[in-house]
Amino acid sequence: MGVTSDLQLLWLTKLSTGADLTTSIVLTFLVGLFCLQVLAATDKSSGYNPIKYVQNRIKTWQYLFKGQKIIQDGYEKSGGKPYEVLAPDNRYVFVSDPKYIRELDKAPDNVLSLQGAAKQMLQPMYTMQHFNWFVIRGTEGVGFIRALRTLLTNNLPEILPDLSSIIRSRMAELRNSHPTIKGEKHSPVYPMIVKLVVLSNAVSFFGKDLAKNDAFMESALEYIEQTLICAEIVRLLPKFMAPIVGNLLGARLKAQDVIFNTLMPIAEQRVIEREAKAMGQEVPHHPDCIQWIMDTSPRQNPWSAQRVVHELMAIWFGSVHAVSTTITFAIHDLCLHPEYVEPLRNELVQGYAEFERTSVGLPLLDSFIKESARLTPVEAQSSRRSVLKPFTFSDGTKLAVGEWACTPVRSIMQNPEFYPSPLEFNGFRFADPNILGDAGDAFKYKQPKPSKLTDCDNTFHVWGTGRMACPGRYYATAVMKVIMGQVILHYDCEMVEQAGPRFFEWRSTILPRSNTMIKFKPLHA
Ligand code: HEM
Repeated sequence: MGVTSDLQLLWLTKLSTGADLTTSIVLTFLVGLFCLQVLAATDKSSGYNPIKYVQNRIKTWQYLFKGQKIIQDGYEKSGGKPYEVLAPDNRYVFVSDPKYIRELDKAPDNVLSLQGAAKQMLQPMYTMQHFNWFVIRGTEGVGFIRALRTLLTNNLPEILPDLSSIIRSRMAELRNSHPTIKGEKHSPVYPMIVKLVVLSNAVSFFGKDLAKNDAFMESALEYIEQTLICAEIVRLLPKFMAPIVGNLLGARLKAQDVIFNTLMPIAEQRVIEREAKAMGQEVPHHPDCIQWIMDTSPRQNPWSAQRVVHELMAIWFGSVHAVSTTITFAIHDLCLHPEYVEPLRNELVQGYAEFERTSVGLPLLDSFIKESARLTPVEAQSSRRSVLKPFTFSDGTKLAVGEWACTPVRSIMQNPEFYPSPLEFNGFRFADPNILGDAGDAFKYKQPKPSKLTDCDNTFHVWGTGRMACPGRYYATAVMKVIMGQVILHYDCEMVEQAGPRFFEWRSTILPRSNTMIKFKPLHA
């Protein structure tokens, strides 16, 4: 379910590349979906006014294109009270005051549901081999939290040294494959980073052997895009059409078949080993996610191979998308603020080996990535909970079944009350000023107290909220440091068009443009 949270539209990435034909197709398609929604309106009761209805629908469809602004405007007007935002497919109630955030976090799992929101965003019935997950948290255990939060995190020191060299050489290969213009390589940074994150996750979750399986790796990459396209189409369809079109589309998404069919025999073998172990036999040790998910499934009712693979597919989705977008924006920021390169490189030269051994450290890089995520968060909406039973906040704001409660993460993180000079990029604002020593004079660090990228509190919701905060954040942070570390240690970076548009908006999401080019100039020829 992962980063579910962040449901973005890679299909519209195509738009961001400015492909005219794709633009027309997508727009025609959206107009078609809009008309379908209008035609499917069944409320023809006495007060039904078709003109008013169309006007209201147009208003809600604006959310698709101006979601960020609509959320921000609502935040500014709300005075800290819950406020509503209408999207074509749902009503969202945003809460920003810690009091209401606590109410959201404390609501019983059968009333407000993260899994329910994730299900609506990802439509796993069509995108994940008919995975029809339970919306009530814990119905099948929450072992995956320990698998990711503890076991994957604890294994980081085992994999980081290998990961660093794998990323270093793959990045050099990718860069070499990019076009040379006036003697310099121009690299499309976002697609390149997605490839590196897919590789990192494949190595970390499934081991080096599977990462060498070309068909699997290709599908693991395509799967993200295909899931988003399919899920978004299904979300925008009138409800009665969703199963028909969803099943038709799902049948055409070949990436999910390849992933499922590759992981299934491995999971089946692990089930055999689990049974052998239960009978006291010696079985091989597998330090990977397949095993951890299996080992942390409920003891009374251990998961089948298929259930394990379904869970892995959901985690896979969550683990690639937000990590690659966050790194891409951090690299953009490195190009836009080159004064940070020297102190970051110095820190890496001195501290990278220790980071590989321990998976923690590099506080300046930590702060730099956090600042980038604060100013360009992939999502403006966080901590989503779908309403399973009618819910009322203490101020009287009501939510009906199916609607969502959530937080305006971007608005909170750019509020001057919590972040001095909130719109200014201040890469070391979260670092302990003592670390910078004399060099600190060149940078303004302004947060009242230092904090880490993995910290979650009421002013930093990138990882969500309270008891359901992202369990993959320690792993995600380590991978971001590996990729950023390899970039800074081995290249100078320059954006080809510093002033060009860098991202594309859809709903509450921003996506880096695929055609933003960066010159990665090797430091050591
Ligand atoms: C920059 C990267 C990431 C971001 C921004 C992110 C963000 C989030 C957010 C906002 C949530 C929802 C929390 C809530 O609603 O309170 C979440 C949940 C989750 N994330 Fe992440 N995530 C990231 C990376 C990862 C990775 C790499 C993994 C897996 C290794 C992962 C696995 C999960 C899982 C399994 C959940 C569901 C937790 C639950 O049900 O309790 N995430 N994440």
